[in-house]
Amino acid sequence: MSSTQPKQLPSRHLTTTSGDFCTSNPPEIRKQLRTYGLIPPVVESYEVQAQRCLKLLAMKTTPIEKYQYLTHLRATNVHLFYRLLSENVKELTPLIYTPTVGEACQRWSEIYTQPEGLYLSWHDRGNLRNILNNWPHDVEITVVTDGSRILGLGDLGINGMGIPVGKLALYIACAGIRPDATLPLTLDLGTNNKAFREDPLYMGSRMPKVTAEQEREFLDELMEALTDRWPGIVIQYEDFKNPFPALERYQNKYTMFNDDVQGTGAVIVGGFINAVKASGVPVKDHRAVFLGAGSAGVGVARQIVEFFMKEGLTEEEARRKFWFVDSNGLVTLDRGDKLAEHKVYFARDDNNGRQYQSLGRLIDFVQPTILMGLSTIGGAFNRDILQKMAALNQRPIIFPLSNPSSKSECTFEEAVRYTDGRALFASGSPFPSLEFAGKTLTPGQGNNMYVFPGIGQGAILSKASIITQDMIYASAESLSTSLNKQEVADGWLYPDIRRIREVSIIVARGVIRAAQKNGVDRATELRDLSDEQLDAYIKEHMYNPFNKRENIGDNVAQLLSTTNGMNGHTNGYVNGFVKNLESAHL
Ligand SMILES: NC(=O)C1=CN([C@@H]2O[C@H](COP(=O)(O)OP(=O)(O)OC[C@H]3O[C@@H](n4cnc5c(N)ncnc54)[C@H](O)[C@@H]3O)[C@@H](O)[C@H]2O)C=CC1
Ligand SMILES: CC(=O)C(=O)O
Ligand SMILES: [Mg+2]
Repeated sequence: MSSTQPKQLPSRHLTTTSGDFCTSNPPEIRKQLRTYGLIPPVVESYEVQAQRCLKLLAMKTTPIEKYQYLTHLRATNVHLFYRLLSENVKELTPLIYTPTVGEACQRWSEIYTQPEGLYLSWHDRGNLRNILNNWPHDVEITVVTDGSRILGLGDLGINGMGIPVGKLALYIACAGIRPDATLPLTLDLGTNNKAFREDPLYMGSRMPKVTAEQEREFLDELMEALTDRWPGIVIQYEDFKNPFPALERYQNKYTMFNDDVQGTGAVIVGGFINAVKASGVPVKDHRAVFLGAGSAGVGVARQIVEFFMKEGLTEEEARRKFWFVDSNGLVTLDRGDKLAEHKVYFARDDNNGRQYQSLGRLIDFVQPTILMGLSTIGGAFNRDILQKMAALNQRPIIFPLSNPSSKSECTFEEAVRYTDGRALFASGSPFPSLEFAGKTLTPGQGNNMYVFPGIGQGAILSKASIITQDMIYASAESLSTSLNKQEVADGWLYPDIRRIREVSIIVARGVIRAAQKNGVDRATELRDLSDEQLDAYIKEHMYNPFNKRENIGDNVAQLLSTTNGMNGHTNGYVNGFVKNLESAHL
């Protein structure tokens, strides 16, 4: 190959950067890509590449430096990044997702180096459809946020982009959505974070957040534009602050779901089914206190109501098993403030005029078997609270679910210590295993990452027209059945995160079956498949960074699209490459 022209670099290094400079590319490919000589001479195996990546990662001293390194790796060699992530999911997830993504979002504008998603601003309204044309790929799924409630960290404006980026990385690694089929999307609708508005480095609009009514108009346009540009796209809402009308408004019209309400509800029900079994207490005797009555808290309780009803309770009996505490105390009908609409369903009317402000006093009154935290108040389950739960129950169910770790209502160590190791525990962010009374105890991670990848993949493969409540509930039930014998024997509530790809197949299968039952599947040919055949179908359609074809796919696509003399007549040649490379060491 001779050419005087320099290699034309792809203009769009977004989520699918090819790895043109990958050290595993053999000389033939390097010549075709005109990267020959630009990469050190050795042709490396994945194992050697991974060894270097892990060494480099270990050299970074803070979580945010590790986050930045992994971001760089994803941007420069997407398949290597996802292979590394898939093989080290337990170790790397906390670095690209909660808790580290929390700090990354707080500092997004400060540490920004490259584009990773799409931003749409308030002043772009009326023109959203055109802007979507700038995204260079065919999208199957998007995660969208307006940044107004990022984890438990409050309004972070466009700095919230870390969340769609992180969630979609998990979609790719955990459920095998193709990297180039994902769109991280952040709405720049102003922010009520005054410190950000005054920060010269802040990269969003410096105006207060638009009104709920204005946001609704914007979202109406966005939903139309997204489905017009990519018919069949699955749209996941993430980290929007209440009041939040979008789920009710769009769920029967678009293929969409709200992860914080529905995904969280499903993941907690999934672990909760196992916790109830392990507690030995019959369903009818459970009582739940929830600290936090926001979109996540109420979303979780709503789905537990559904579980209780499947176990034989009436809706009224199930509803009355919940006591909610928000920033004004116990949620009651006679509290004197105007309750947000989503809280009314669970508001108590049997408090005899007493308003409980303190969680401790409410626990004495209710004598709960279950304590859930979705309050954003780190440390709220203190020693006193945990000891009360231990005194009331042989196996108290304690789920501090707020993220990131700094906002967790208690740590695993505290829960173990103050309940004598008897707590049935799951937290939103990960905590390490620990030794207690001669045994290794492993905490559950009640995080929606166990279900949203399977919900999304199930919706994509079944070509669901909408995402029904049955599909969401199916993800919870499927998750609860996904533990293997050893995990069950060890008393785990959730499966080992290292098996997340297997778990996502089980979740996706449940979601597809529910879509079929509800008649919202457009891929009706999947109805005839047995469960084994359906699992095989899902697996076959998952992006697999271990697959050699994936590793060369982008390079070949580059060859086909390159403008320097190779177009058109090179197909046979390139296909020959593919064949040769099947046996090459990549
Ligand atoms: N584990 C998981 O998978 C998930 C965890 N979450 C976490 O749940 C938390 C809440 O999320 P959302 O419900 O969406 O937020 P939200 O803002 O809608 O609700 C927060 C709730 O906490 C209450 N609260 C605030 N201060 C309080 C106090 N001092 N005492 C009692 N209650 C208080 C508020 O009144 C409100 O009801 C966040 O930290 C988020 O990271 C959310 C979704 C998924
Ligand atoms: C996990 C999640 O979605 C949240 O904390 O908001
Ligand atoms: Mg969320």
